[in-house]
Amino acid sequence: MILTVDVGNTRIKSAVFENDTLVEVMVFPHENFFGTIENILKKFQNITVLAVASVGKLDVEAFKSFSDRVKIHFITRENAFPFLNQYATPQTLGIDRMVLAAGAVLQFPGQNRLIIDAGTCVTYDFVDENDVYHGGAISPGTRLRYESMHNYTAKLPLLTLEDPGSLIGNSTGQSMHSGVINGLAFEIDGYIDALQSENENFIIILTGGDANFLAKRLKNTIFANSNFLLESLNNLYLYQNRK
Ligand SMILES: Nc1ncnc2c1ncn2[C@@H]1O[C@H](COP(=O)(O)OP(=O)(O)O)[C@@H](O)[C@H]1O
Ligand SMILES: CC(C)(COP(=O)(O)O)[C@@H](O)C(=O)NCCC(=O)O
Ligand SMILES: [K+]
Repeated sequence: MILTVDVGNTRIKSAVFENDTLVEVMVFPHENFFGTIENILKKFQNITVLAVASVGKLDVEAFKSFSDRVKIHFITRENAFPFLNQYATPQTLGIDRMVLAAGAVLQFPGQNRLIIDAGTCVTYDFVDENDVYHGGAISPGTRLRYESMHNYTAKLPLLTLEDPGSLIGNSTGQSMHSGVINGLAFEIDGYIDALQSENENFIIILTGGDANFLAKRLKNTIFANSNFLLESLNNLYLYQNRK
């Protein structure tokens, strides 16, 4: 069994895989990540590998204490990836975006792919049918939008994600919810439409903590898969360790 761990800027997501099959998903905060991983290893005694991707919040040292029990596979830029990287600054490309691009290539061969990850930030990544990675876009995620409006104004309250109800917010709260949620939904739909007018067909993968919430509010029909990064980590581990 493989334990995949995705260390995001907001939360840690992890999943246990038996070959291609996802057995269990666990989401937890950065605090006490150590004890949580230990508990997972206790619960699933057959885990032999820990495959880790981090946006930079934790480094490999943090995982070394588990190395007497399991093999640690830390994803780094120096690993083999199943795409040609044409980002102008490959050394600064997020590891999470590289894992998503790899997962899209491995799960959807021979197609143009757009991966949208609505997490702390919203990332857009485009990999073409020849498996060339081009880059995409980075914008603030829902929580960052709510927090920055509160932090940089005198009057706006700190709100958390809530259905805006309608386009026309009739109160401060409803106006903010409409701005954040409808604003991001329009951004995603607009990005997809603009890319579609420049490119041939491409498949769209929507993932991240806000994927399910946003999918229902998009004009484009997209199936959300909130486990796509974890599945990609599993597939990338298998790819990097193929015989
Ligand atoms: N229990 C939760 N704790 C924090 N964020 C959550 C939770 N449930 C859903 N979310 C949403 O998920 C987003 C963070 O997504 P996530 O994919 O976990 O981010 P990251 O990969 O950057 O850590 C936040 O913007 C928030 O709206
Ligand atoms: C853009 C990100 C902050 C997204 O992180 P996340 O929202 O998934 O936690 C991360 O991919 C990152 O730090 N990227 C480095 C810059 C780049 O990809 O060009
Ligand atoms: K993201």
